[in-house]
Amino acid sequence: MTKPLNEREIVLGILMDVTEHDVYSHIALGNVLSKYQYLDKKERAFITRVTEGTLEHMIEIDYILDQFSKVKTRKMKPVIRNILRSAVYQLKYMDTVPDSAVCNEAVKLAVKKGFGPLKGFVNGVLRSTARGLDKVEYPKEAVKGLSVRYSMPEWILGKWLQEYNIDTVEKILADFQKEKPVTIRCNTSYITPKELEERLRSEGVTVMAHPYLPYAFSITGYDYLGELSSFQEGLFAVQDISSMLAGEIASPKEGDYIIDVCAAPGGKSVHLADKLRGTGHVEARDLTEYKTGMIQENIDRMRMENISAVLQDATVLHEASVEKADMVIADLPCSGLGVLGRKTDLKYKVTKIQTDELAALQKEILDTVYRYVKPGGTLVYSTCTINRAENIDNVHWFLETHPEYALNSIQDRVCRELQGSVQEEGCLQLLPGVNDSDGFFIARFMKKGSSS
Ligand SMILES: C[S@@+](CC[C@H](N)C(=O)[O-])C[C@H]1O[C@@H](n2cnc3c(N)ncnc32)[C@H](O)[C@@H]1O
Repeated sequence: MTKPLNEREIVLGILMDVTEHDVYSHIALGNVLSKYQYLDKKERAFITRVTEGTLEHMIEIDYILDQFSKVKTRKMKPVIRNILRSAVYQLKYMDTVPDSAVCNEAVKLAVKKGFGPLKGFVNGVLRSTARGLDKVEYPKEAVKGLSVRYSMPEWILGKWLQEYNIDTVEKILADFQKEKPVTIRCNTSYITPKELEERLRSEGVTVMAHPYLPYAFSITGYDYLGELSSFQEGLFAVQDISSMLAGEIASPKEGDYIIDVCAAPGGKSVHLADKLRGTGHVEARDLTEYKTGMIQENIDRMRMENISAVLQDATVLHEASVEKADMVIADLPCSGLGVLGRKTDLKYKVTKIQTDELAALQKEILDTVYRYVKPGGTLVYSTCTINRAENIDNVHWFLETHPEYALNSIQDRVCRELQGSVQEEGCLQLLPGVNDSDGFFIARFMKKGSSS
């Protein structure tokens, strides 16, 4: 019996959605994997790898194609362009697939999609590419060269090169292309880190302690996380170490009332509820019911009781919250330039205008929610970006606009390995490739005065 769709056709469908219809790759891929459940593990792995790899290396792939095709990639028909892209990814990055199979399958797919007259073109371009791949010369000019080698848009590189030296930028770029283990946070309200480690090992998972926090682990060797009983029982949360560090730097006192103004899906809120050890309360707010629903699911799975999910727009002042919170967490919407390694297509979608607009939105939210902090209370600001305008520049703006706040030293709240990444005593800028984490920024402010 022939299968209704083969893996390469499925990959093409996802690439079309992502590149032509602005769908995010993790959504397109997730939809496909749940729709075609009849596929076996190997086929699913092939679809995931070719889709993510093609998107990850797309600038480089287009550059390679342009060396071998008279019609430049930007002028090709979208279906043909995407068939060729995924084929070049397989030729360059997948030794297990023979070149002849890559070319033949691409030609068959072009014909199946109604492009029979172009089968000679597809075959010719791919066979020349397969023969000449090792001899492709990359651009000599620094920015263009980095852009092609690491498939990073030039405007992002230009921005980073103004803010970091070229060695650091190259470390960041190389780190984005590395595969990384999943990191998890132990739910210490229900299990100790040592017990969790043993439990995971008994479920066949490979567990490694993370150097930055005693309750964080890197895990590999499992098939589907959701099937682990330890996950279903809420004994751990999947979270990058950088997000856990936001909770660690916040480190509330037992009994504190915390407002997390942009909380979905609830990673940091639930961590803070765990840190309160069943005391106090975390109000986890977000903009839509869909988002508060995500927070609630997280609360339920992690079995936390001192936390609630609340619908509230962070740009609108909530009068009843003024000077009520011991701590406000502002983990704000941002450009995400620190997590480009996890969100392969974000780098092609985010624009300079959007990053500027996000820096303005962050100011607007901070300028609203700072009012909720009690005198003597704490405000923690964080983003998952490495863009200065959204990070340290916003800190300076905030301190100038709100002189009743000062940065609060975080040096005794982060481990020895991270001391070099502390800025101005109260901020932490994490960089992929420099630190063992995503790119992330955290600032801790104290409001002057006394809470009593
Ligand atoms: C970086 S994410 C928060 C991640 C979360 N703190 C965690 O650790 O799981 C930013 C969140 O801000 C929310 N958001 C964006 N605009 C908002 C607004 N005006 N008011 C409240 N939430 C908003 C988004 O829905 C998104 O969930």
